This record gives sequence, C-alpha cells and structure tokens, in this order.
Amino acid sequence: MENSKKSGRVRGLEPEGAQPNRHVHAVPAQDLLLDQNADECVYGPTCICLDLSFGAKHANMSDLSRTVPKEQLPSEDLHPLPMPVINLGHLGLDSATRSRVVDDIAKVCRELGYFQVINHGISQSVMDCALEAASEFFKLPSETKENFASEDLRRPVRYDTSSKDSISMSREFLKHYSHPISEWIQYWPQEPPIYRKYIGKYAAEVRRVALQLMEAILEVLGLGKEYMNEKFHEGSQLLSVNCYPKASQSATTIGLAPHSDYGFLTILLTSCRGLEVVDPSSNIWKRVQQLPHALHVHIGDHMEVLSNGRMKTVVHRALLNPEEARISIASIHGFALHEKVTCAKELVDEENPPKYKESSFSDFLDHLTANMDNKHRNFLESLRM
Ligand SMILES: O=C(O)CCC(=O)C(=O)O
Ligand SMILES: [Fe+2]
Repeated sequence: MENSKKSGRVRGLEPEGAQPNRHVHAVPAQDLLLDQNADECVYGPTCICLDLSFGAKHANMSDLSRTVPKEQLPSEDLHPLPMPVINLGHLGLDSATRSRVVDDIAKVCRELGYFQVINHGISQSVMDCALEAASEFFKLPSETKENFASEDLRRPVRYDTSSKDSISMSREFLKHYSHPISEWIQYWPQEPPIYRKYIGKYAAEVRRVALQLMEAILEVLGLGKEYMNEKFHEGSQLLSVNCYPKASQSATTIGLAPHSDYGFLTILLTSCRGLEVVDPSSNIWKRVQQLPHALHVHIGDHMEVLSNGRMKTVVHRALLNPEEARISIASIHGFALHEKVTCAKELVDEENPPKYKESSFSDFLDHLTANMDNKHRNFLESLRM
C-alpha cells in the first residue's frame, strides 16, 4: 500500500488488468492442500488462507474465532485470501471470552480491514428473503424501476446503472436510506410486494450486527461510550442493493469499479461469488469467497478518519460471475447525515497529529456530486491533510 502511495498511484484505481490476480490459482489446488500442514496459517484451520505465501503474515487470533467446521469450507474452489472469521455469538458470553473476541476484531481491523462474521443472529431465511426481494425488484420492467431514477444523490431512494464511470457498465442498483426505518420505508419500492417487508427485516437485523461490531471496535480504539450512544445509535444506514448480469464472453468482467465505501463499516450479503478486495499486505486483488451463512464486513473511509489511520479503508470491486447473475446488498453504516467525523481526539497527540480533515456523510454526497465525471478522485484522498 505504502509503495503505491509513493509511486503516486491511487490504491485500487488502476485500470482493469493493471493489478493482475497473479496469485489466484498460481499454485495448483492439490499442491496447496498437500502443503497445508507444513505451514498452517496462524488464523487456524478454518482460515481459507490456502495461498501459503500470504498465510504466515497475519497475527494470531484466539481459538474462539476459528470455529467454522472444516467440512463447511467451500470445496469446489480454492482461493488465496486469508479470511478471518469472527464468531459474534461469543461476544455475548462471559467477559474473558468477550475480550478475546474483541482482541481478534482489533487485530483483523488493524491488519486487514476485512473479515467475515458467523453466528451473527440473522437467520438464513431472512438473508435469503432479502436477496429474493432484491432480485424480484430488478426483474421489474425498466419503466417501473426508472421511476426511482434521479441525478440527485440526496433522494431517499435512487435507481441507476453504474455506466457513468464507464467501467461498470452492466450493474443496476437501488440505493436507499434504511435507518430510522419508520422515516424511510414509505419511499421504498412497493413492488414487488415483498420488498418492504423482506428488505426491512434484513435492514433492521444487519444494523444490530453493525452496532455490535462498532461497540467492539470503539472498545479496542479506547473510545468512550458517547460515540456509541450519541453518534452511532442516531447514525445512518444506507443500503446499496446491486444486480449484476452473468458475465458474457464479450463484455468486461468488471461489475463494479474499484472504490472504498465512505462509512465506518459495510456489511455485505451476496448471492454468489464476485467480490474482490485489495489485500493490504501485497496490494493485489484477492477474490473473496463467502463462508456458508457468513456476512462479509469491511472498514470504510470514516473509520480510517476516526481511528486517525490506525484502521484502513478497504478498496474493493465486484466482478461479474461467469455462472449466474448476482445480487449483493451492501449495508453501509455511518453517523447521521450532517454529523462531522473527525480524527478522535483520544487518538491524536504530538506523535500522531490528525491525518484527515473533518467531513460528514453529507460532505461525501457533495464530493460525489462535484466529481461525477472524475472517477479517479477518491473521497478519502480529498480529506488527507
Ligand atoms: O457487489 C459487491 O460485491 C460489492 C458492492 C459494493 O461494494 C457496494 O455496493 O458498495
Ligand atoms: Fe462498496
């Protein structure tokens, strides 16, 4: 990452092909399996870190966060991304257990910025129903969907395609505010009839998970409860509901161009594979594979700001899936629209001067509006001091 900054390149924004997935399947799958025991990743046997050149780089996690049964790991494909798994159910146990899990969350947030959570308390049927409602929405006739189209990024619900960035031409999306739900749900699509019920249920549940994670992260950053009570409980939730067609031979494989999310945390639910993240230790794209019933979490720009650079935003993109059309629902959590995010005063001193200017979600929307045509200008870069 540092190297890319020095060379003046913006992380993750190189044109397609500039950061080849050179580690994906670089070693035949069987060889990796045979070698696995020789140098097991410190994340333990449940880590799907099968590219050994990356596995050894990560700090140790407690056993509590390695509890996905081996037989549940995806078997048909191997992927090289070390993917830590946090068992959220353990946060509610005794204080010693809780503090070990909190330590695990601290490590992954500082070192990688992404992880997956299991035992999060959202049932498979709630997740499946949300994906189904989203999928049904995108099957509606274009005229119906375009009723939600708008150039105004502040509209409570907005339908569009990503074609303006001229990279991700084939993605359709619906974005809407989701918290407080009683305020926003009236603007959500009424068709398909299941949309409000199923997406509403998922939105409320995923917000609970985000608050749980946020509480743990504030604890590790040594930040007081007032952040939680005053800023996050009153905070915003934006759902970005995406639909990508199946990859075709002729078109680009990029479904969504590289970017980082503006908020503190993003929790992502997807119907199938397609997400890639830039691995901070190697600065190359890594394919993310979803564990059964897990949700993918990553750190956003405002977390990097609040933590004064201790935690880094994650650059990610979506590729089209060659086998099927894909739905993803990104739930992005932040402060309220006009609430400014600053580097926490507790994390600023003579040795660590503030690295970023203050900004709000509203400032982010202004930034996007002002840079509609400039796809290389990223929000976090604009905040750097
Ligand atoms: O579709 C995905 O996997 C990623 C979606 C995403 O990054 C977003 O909506 O911000
Ligand atoms: Fe994103």
